[in-house]
Amino acid sequence: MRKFFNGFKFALSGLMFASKTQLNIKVQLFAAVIVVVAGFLFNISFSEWLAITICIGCVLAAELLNTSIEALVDLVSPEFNPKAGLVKDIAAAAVLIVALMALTVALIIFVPKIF
Ligand SMILES: Nc1ncnc2c1ncn2[C@@H]1O[C@H](COP(=O)(O)OP(=O)(O)OP(=O)(O)O)[C@@H](O)[C@H]1O
Repeated sequence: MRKFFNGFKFALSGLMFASKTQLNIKVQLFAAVIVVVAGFLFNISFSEWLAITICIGCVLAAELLNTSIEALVDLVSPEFNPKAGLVKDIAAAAVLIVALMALTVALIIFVPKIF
C-alpha cells in the first residue's frame, strides 16, 4: 500500500515540476479552466462534458510526455545532434495533433452555442 502511495507522490511531484517550469502546461491548464467555466455557463450536455474531459486529459498527458522526452533527450544528448532535435520535434508534433483535436472539439461544442 505504501508503494502505491509513493508512486502517487512521485507522479504528483512530476506534475508540480512540469507545471512550474513549462509555460505550455500553464497555458493548457489555463485553457482547461476557461473551457470548464464555459461548460458551466453554456450548460453543456453529459456527452459534451465527456468529450471535454477526454480532451483535457489527452492534452495534459501529451504535454507531460513531451516534457519528459525533452528532459530525457537533454540527458542523453546535451550537445547539438540533429537526431536529438528530430526526437524533440516529433514529440512536439504529437502534442500539436492532440491540441488541434481538442480545439476542434471545443469549436464543435461552443461555436453553435455562441452564434
Ligand atoms: N540537443 C539538440 N540537438 C539538436 N536540436 C535540438 C537539441 N535540443 C533542442 N533542439 C531543437 O530545438 C527545439 C527546441 O528545443 P527545446 O528543448 O528548447 O524545446 P522547448 O519546447 O523550447 O523546451 P522548453 O519547453 O524546455 O522551453 C527542438 O524542437 C529541436 O528542434
